[in-house]
Amino acid sequence: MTIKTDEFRTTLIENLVSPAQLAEQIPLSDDTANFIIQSRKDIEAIINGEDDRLLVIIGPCSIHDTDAAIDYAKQLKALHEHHKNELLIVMRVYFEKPRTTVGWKGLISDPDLDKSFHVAKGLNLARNLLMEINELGLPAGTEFLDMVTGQYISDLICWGAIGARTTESQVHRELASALSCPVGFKNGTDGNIQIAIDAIKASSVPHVLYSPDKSGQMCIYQTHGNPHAHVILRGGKTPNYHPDDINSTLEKLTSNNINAGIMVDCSHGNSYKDHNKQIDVAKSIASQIIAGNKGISGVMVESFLVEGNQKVIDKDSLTYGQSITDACVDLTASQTMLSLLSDAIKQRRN
Ligand SMILES: O=C[C@H](O)[C@H](O)COP(=O)(O)O
Ligand SMILES: C=C(OP(=O)(O)O)C(=O)O
Repeated sequence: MTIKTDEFRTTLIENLVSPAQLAEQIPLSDDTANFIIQSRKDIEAIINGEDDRLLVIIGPCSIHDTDAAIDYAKQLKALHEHHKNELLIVMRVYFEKPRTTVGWKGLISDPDLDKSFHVAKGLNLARNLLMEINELGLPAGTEFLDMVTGQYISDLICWGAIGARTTESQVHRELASALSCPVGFKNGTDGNIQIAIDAIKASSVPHVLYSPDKSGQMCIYQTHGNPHAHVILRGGKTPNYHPDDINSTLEKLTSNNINAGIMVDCSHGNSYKDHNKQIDVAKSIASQIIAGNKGISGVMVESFLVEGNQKVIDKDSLTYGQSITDACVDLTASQTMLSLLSDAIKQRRN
């Protein structure tokens, strides 16, 4: 056989380091491993309703500068400690961006922001950053978008998300059924919540998953099913965080025998992508909690050092600590939001 019929539309760039080789360069200590395992258990207890605190996934829309991310993480760690009796604060550490059409796809794909696609460098930066954040005593959450890169970082992740554009995807549901952390499924970009409920059911049972193992060898895995999946309401064409939306979602979850609280994303469709509107969502969640709602177990906030976002015109003159994807609130606004959510939990307890 000499005539080629495939690989006409690809060019090999380079071989990639294996997940095991990267983990050997950036190893996980037993202390950090124990911290990750305990943080996952704490998150699961909140999602199941055994712990009445609120889970808060907060951080930049995407990581593009690891120095700014660490700077942010150190300041978030102080808030994590301050609110630890009412809130479990997990840093949003997103390395992979799903795009509506095209655009920068995140630090792992293109760490130099210039379409040079130094993926090996991206994976190295991502693993180092996650290690540093965990070592600060701050749990990390991320979106699992790519079917391969998870093997390089999933040991350092305490909570995972499947995004609005992939909740309906069979392979992402299979991936979620294999992940060792709790996973949130977003409703669809059009507002469809049923696909997230279907995804919870699909990911809760075993599947056969094709994936590289840690050595990079392609393997067939039997997954065990993920018992800690939940819905993330992120809005669609219109917001879906108001009491009617929360109550109707809770009814759907109950009728599908799903006993997992709801997470509300203050950003995306719920804020009409206006970062200043995230606080309105947090205020509504706080008043629903004060009114006694126990079905909301988490919130998500897009937050960074500097509010808003910026376009990458010259990668060497970016504003430090400002998002290059969706607009974020700054740390001052974040503190206000965290305080009102924390106060709401205190009031519900009283
Ligand atoms: O959270 C980030 C964005 O909303 C998502 O990646 C889609 O971005 P885009 O519509 O700008 O491509
Ligand atoms: C892409 C994201 O959100 P969504 O999937 O809701 O659009 C995100 O949270 O970064």
